[in-house]
Amino acid sequence: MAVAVPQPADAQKTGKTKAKARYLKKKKERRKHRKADAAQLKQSVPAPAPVAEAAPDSDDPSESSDDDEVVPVVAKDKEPPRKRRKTDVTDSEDEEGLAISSFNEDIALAENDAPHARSPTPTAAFPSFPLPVVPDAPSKRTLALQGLDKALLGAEIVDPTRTMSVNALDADRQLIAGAGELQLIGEKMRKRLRDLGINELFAVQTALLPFLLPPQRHHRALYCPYDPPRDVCASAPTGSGKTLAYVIPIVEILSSRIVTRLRALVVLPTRDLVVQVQETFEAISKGRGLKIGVATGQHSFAHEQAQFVGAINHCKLISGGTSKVDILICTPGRLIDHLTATPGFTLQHLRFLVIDEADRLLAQSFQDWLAQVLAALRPSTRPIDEGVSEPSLDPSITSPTHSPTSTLSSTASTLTPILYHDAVAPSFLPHIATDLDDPKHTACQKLLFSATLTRDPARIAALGLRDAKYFIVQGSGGEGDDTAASMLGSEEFAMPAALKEHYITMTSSHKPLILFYLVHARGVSNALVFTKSAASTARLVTLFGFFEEAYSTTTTESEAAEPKKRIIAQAYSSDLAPSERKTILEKFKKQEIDILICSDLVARGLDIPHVAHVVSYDAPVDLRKYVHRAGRTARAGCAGDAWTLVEDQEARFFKEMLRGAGPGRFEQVVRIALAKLKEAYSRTGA
Ligand SMILES: Nc1ncnc2c1ncn2[C@@H]1O[C@H](COP(=O)(O)OP(=O)(O)OP(=O)(O)O)[C@@H](O)[C@H]1O
Repeated sequence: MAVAVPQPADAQKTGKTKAKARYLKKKKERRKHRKADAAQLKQSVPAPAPVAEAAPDSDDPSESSDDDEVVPVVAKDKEPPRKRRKTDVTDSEDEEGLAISSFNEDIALAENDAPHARSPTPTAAFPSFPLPVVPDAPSKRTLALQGLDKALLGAEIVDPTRTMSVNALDADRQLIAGAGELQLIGEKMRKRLRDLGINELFAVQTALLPFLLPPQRHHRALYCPYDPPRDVCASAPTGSGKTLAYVIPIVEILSSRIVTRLRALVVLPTRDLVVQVQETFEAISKGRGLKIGVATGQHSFAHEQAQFVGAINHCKLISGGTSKVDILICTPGRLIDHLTATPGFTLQHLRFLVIDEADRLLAQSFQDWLAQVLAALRPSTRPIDEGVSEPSLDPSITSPTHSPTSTLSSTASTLTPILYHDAVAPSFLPHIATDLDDPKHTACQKLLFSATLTRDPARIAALGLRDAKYFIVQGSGGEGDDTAASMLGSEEFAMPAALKEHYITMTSSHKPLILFYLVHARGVSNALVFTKSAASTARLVTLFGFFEEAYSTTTTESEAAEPKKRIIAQAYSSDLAPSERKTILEKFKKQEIDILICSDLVARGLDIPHVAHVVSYDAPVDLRKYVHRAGRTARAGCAGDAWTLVEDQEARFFKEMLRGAGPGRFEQVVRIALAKLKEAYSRTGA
């Protein structure tokens, strides 16, 4: 039987010694290599500094024990051991040689760079730092893009000359037929546009329609809680057709609806604009069965409720709200009134929220209207078992943030709600929360429009836009990225291409004369004349009446044969009752009135095609106001003239303002012969 004999202690020792011998041999070889490297380096570097070398605890390899750390040894020069150790700590054994030689190179370079600046203490261990340099000035592009909203940086710049023929849209039928996809706009819409004399889509429409009307059927759905559409901000010059850019897609998408619910809400700053946009919707949606309502406060509250909500007692019981209109056009004030006090009025089914003249509306804090509307759009995130009992499906009841509903909640709690499950928008349905839930979103797509859309990130953030896409219709005015970037960064606004702009400087007392000069010598008629207030409007109309009286009865011999046509001017301001304003506007549209002297009430959005001249009798105080006033003419590609009367003391400010508006487009009218007009003016006794 074999017995395991224990190995003698000597044999164990021998085995260990062999390994140690191998190890020491290798160590010697490494040391040789290092010495050879160091020698080479000495030859290649002219005046090497005393190099920090290893100072191992023991030089002699034979003294190292089995547990010895392998300490790199390069040379035996005097060097503070601490520094050496510090360097060594980071060097792996295999890379020692390389690490040290590159370190030496650093030292050598540093010494070469500054041979005279050597300090008495050894500096060799410190790396050299680059000398401070003046950085290049940031590019124009970098500066322009500072602090801009991320979405704005990805804006699509649309060439104002880009158009799309309505007839050419017939052709896209073949392209997508059979793929389950839809044409950009259907046959009915194309026919309607042609009937209205619209044969070509303008730049803003050409850019927006494909975005708002994607060919895939599911992207045009009325509800898309898991794949909601992106929001849109569009900035395009006045009179460039922004209204149709949202009216056409809304009508196209809503035409597929079966049940009438409030699916599009258009918010505008004034009643006049509400009426104008209502007319556009009615013209475009003719024959589609869509119901359009307005809420401006022109009619009684009860009348409006009956018009677009229906019988109040019934709708109190419907959890998803009720609506007699598909599209509601309103002013923000009246919208908030209905949100807070009309039972059954809900925004949960909204597919579109349009904020036209967005920069003006965003600046209005009236009843905090925007926050209230956004809260009403937000589905409740609370699961069904939290807080509210199941029957109460009305979001107004489930959502604590939805203040409009306090009236309804209290009423509803005393009634037994009828559960119309189909009446609740999918994202508003109460649910049993699970970990697998995908968040549900409202399908509402926000569309913002203005000729002077704000680029202020704070204002934009307040809207809580969803992955917004920007469209800016503006000629870049030059080649290259820098121009486009600086255009994005600056608040420069595009003007209609066919607009001619003039300004005249004068003393304040000459202003009425200059206006008469423009009317009688420069043929300014079919004109809007803007003053700074309703009171100035009334004064100027009276003065103009006196002057016309005197002027039309004055005849020189040459003029006797042909009596002068008397120019009719009328005031249009907030001092007038809505019905009076409507009548005056109608007369102006029929050209029974030549000049409308108005306050800034009609400076925005008003579309009267025959306006050929705009006169800023009182110079506008900011560029936005100027852009909107001037934009009442030269609309839809027609020609037009904008005149600004600038008092001497305002001239500097006005010119500076124009400089901010981009490259000079203005013509300054300098020589005006006022003698004849002065004479007539003196006869008015004014
Ligand atoms: N494709 C088109 N073809 C012909 N006319 C058009 C087209 N699109 C719009 N228009 C007409 O152009 C005029 C100006 O349109 P719209 O009022 O929408 O301009 P806007 O961009 O909203 O101007 P603003 O900024 O002043 O409100 C309207 O009379 C409109 O009917």
